[in-house]
Amino acid sequence: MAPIISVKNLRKTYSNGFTALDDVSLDIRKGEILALLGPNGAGKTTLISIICGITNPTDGQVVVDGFDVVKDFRETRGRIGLVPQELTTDMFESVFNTVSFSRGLNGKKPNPAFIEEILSDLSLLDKRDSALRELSGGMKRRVLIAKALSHEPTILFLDEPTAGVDVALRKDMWQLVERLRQRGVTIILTTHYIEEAQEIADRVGVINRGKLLLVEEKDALMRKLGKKQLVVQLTEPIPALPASLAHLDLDLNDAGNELVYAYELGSQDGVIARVLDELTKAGLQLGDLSTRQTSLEDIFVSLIGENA
Ligand SMILES: Nc1ncnc2c1ncn2[C@@H]1O[C@H](COP(=O)(O)OP(=O)(O)OP(=O)(O)O)[C@@H](O)[C@H]1O
Repeated sequence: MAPIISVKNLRKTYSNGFTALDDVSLDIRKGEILALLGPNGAGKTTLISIICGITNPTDGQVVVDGFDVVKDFRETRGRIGLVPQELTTDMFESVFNTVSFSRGLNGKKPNPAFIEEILSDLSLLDKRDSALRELSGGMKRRVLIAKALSHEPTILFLDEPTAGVDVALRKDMWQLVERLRQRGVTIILTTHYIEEAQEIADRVGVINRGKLLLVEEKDALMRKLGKKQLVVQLTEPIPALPASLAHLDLDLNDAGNELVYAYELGSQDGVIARVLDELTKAGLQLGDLSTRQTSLEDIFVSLIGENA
């Protein structure tokens, strides 16, 4: 299937000479949820702004549903909803009018029933006549999403959708994203919460210093780069690792009472039994055992570290 968004060799150098995107190429599949991860200043917002036609690229091309984002701006913009980080609308306007106005701005005929449906989906219907300034931060965030959905886009960009919101609203947002995906909307989100990507994304892209380091299926990434750790408490502390265990990838803590053995997620069965057997043969007194798995966060931190 042809990608819904195709980004080719994109470069953005701002007027001050700073290169925020350096040869970024990326295909986004119809109906997927793609999470873009990256530290502050990595270039995520710049990439989104170019795809949404807000910023022009210095070089390269973006095609959305067969249309060029620069040459066919109206075609591409009509297909895209963008949820920015902050609300910049008239704070005295009502929720309903704000969302309705957004629809009009995107060239769609008024459709009060549709706007009410969006407000209802976002639990904003009882606030339809409230002025924006009367809303809580979480509700304002929902209005941003309502505005972005007002012209029935098939692609939705969410820039840091849950930054600074409480846990309950974050979970609500995740459910909403899932419902939109079920309706066939393609969703691209940027996030600092790696847990968020781990929870809802199909694929994960990592950007650092203007370069796209990787784009992968989340599950494949976890399998490929994820590691497991076996943690063994020693009932009798030891001053150093016995020489007979030097061939194993073992870490002894400073107190000499905890050993950590790291192994690949795809390791053959029996690896733990073999290691425990060697530890016992080396005369160690084993106490509690536990295993833990590296998270997407560990993988992200080590990727960014390697490319710092
Ligand atoms: N108009 C501009 N002129 C010059 N430099 C800019 C401009 N806009 C952004 N930059 C720089 O480009 C880099 C990328 O910024 P961008 O906002 O795309 O990053 P980001 O990944 O979205 O970061 P954050 O997570 O902090 O939002 C930053 O170093 C930023 O300072």
